[in-house]
Amino acid sequence: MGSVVHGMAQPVGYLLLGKALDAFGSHIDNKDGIVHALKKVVPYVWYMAIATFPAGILEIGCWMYASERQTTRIRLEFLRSVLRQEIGAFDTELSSGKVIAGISTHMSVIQDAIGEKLEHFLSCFATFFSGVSIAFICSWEVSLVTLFVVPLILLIGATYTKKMNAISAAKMIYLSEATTVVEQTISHIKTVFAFVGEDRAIKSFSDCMDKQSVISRGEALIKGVGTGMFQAVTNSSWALIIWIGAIVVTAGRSSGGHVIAAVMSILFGAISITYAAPDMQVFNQAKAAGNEVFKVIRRQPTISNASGGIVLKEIEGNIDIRNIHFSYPSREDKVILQGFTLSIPAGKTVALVGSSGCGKSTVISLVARFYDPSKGVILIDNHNIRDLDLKCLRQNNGAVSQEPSLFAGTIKDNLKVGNLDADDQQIENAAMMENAHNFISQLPDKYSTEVGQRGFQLSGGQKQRIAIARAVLKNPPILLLDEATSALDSQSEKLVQKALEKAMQGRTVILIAHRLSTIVNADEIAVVENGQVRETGTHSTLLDTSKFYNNLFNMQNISVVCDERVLSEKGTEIEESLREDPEQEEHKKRLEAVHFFRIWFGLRRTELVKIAIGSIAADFSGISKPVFGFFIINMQSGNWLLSLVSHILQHYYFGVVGEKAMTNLRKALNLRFCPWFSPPPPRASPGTQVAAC
Ligand SMILES: Nc1ncnc2c1ncn2[C@@H]1O[C@H](COP(=O)(O)OP(=O)(O)OP(=O)(O)O)[C@@H](O)[C@H]1O
Repeated sequence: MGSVVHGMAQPVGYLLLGKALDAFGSHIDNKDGIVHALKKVVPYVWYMAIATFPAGILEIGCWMYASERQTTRIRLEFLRSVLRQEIGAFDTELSSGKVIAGISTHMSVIQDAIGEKLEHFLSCFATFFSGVSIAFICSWEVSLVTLFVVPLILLIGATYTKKMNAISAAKMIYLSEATTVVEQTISHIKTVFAFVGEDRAIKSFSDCMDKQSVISRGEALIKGVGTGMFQAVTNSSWALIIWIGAIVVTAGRSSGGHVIAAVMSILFGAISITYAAPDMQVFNQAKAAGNEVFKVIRRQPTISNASGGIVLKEIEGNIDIRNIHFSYPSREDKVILQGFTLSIPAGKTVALVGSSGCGKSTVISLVARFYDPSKGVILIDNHNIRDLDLKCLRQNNGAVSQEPSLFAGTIKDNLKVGNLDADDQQIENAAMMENAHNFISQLPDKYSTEVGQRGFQLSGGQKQRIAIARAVLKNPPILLLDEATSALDSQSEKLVQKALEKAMQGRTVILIAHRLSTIVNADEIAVVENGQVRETGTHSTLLDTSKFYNNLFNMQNISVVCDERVLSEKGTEIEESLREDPEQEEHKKRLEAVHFFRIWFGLRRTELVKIAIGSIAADFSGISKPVFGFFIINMQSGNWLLSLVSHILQHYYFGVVGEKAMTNLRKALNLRFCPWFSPPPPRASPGTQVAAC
């Protein structure tokens, strides 16, 4: 309502202006008559002024509030849906770039469209419709002329919208691809630096940007032609309307004030439609963004924790894996497990050994039901895990993976992931048990030390010990240990191994380790080959019966793994790196300024020429309106052409240069500055910050 009232205010104002002009024109030699006639008009001007004030508040306030609330809800739904999906979806449809673009870039576009732009669009259309209505009331002859103009404007609008729609969708795809590149690079930044992959990363990013640039050039041209044609058509129609108005007044069929009110209402109604045209572009972008977002929201996961299932009060831990066949959704043609069968009685430890890539970790993923096998069943305490409540199943599993994943936050936050209700004493006990307490105590803020993105500021061994302590804190009946001690040095491994053995007591454990020292005490060892269990037995029996195991044992006896790390040194390194250097701060500020200028001065001479042409064209398109107002009819023949050409040049050149500047900005935020990714630990991923640009 606020938008409609606000939009109507303009034509109503012209109606009142017309009435005021008539008050002067009809009583040209009679001052009292003018005052008397004006007294009838002025109160309505006041009423209008009073009505537009709350309308303005309602318009801006309500739209902003509603759009904020809606996008917050959509964002939440999006995140809920993402977290509801099965792991396989992340291997295929839900790349991290897509998810990040969905929750940041796409949502901003949607918020803009359903807030500010919709409000503006409604207001413009209210101006147009009320303008046409007032014009018909004031002078039907003048109004009829608009019937010829409006379809033309709508035709241009429809064509423009269709073209921009296609362009927006294509741009979204490339933006998503570019976001994925940045996300991948930032999340593996050390590897990128180690392999001197910065240039390759920038090249992949530039390729996406170049594709987007080509599309943007087309977009700028279409925008220029569309807006220019809008202006040209409205300018030409103004001339026609004014000409008809002059005839009507001369013939005495309407007063001059009414004709002026009709002309102004129609003219500015038509202009308001042209102002609404760019909103259509945002609606198109929002439509494309909404499609992407709602595709994710509506996606039904194949494995869902919302589908209910049996909640077991207590799990003993008998695991029975029967004739499992499995291939990953992203590579369905490659069969990983083919008839894998293994029984693990409650409280026992079974170790899996086999060559790299034979499917050991896959078995653990299936027991945790990250994926479902295509054939065969996995039973826990004689219940098919497909029938169990997913949350119940996972709450009773404690997993430590090959790559311990820590979250940005403190060490305590990370340990509490295992048990949110754990108190400080329980946390410390778990850390002590896993030989993590010592190194934590040496850190600057002890348990409150920030670990950085993905535990960036800790060594691999430290991360692994925190991950083990986290699993122990969860106290589950089933432990899934996938190379849980692979990143530890030999000394720490021995200590953690002892602690792990203690933690494994009374639990069912599936253990994967390449170092045989870790598995010699397992109750049973299964040798996995080509996705099947080939042999089983204890360490001593397998030494006699399994050629593979025997070879492995002999090989490990001659190769001494040396992975000495001085833990206290690492602690000191972190302390050093956490300290802020004032000179660095100053340098950082200077760098920021340099980056800003790089965006513009990175533009070459051709771009500067384009900026100059675009600016001159923008000046002309701005000048065309007051010039038209001054020469109202005489200039029309030239004015539409001026308007068309200036709009095309303005939008095209600024579009092209704007895209180039954005590319420069993205490149300026390049990956060359290693310290940029280090402390102080950012809460929001830098990848997200770069991509959000
Ligand atoms: N998410 C995935 N999508 C597609 N293929 C995958 C995925 N994860 C693993 N694979 C493939 O499945 C096969 C088995 O992987 P798995 O991680 O189970 O092996 P593994 O025996 O644990 O190896 P390693 O001892 O080296 O850890 C490998 O060929 C691997 O490339």
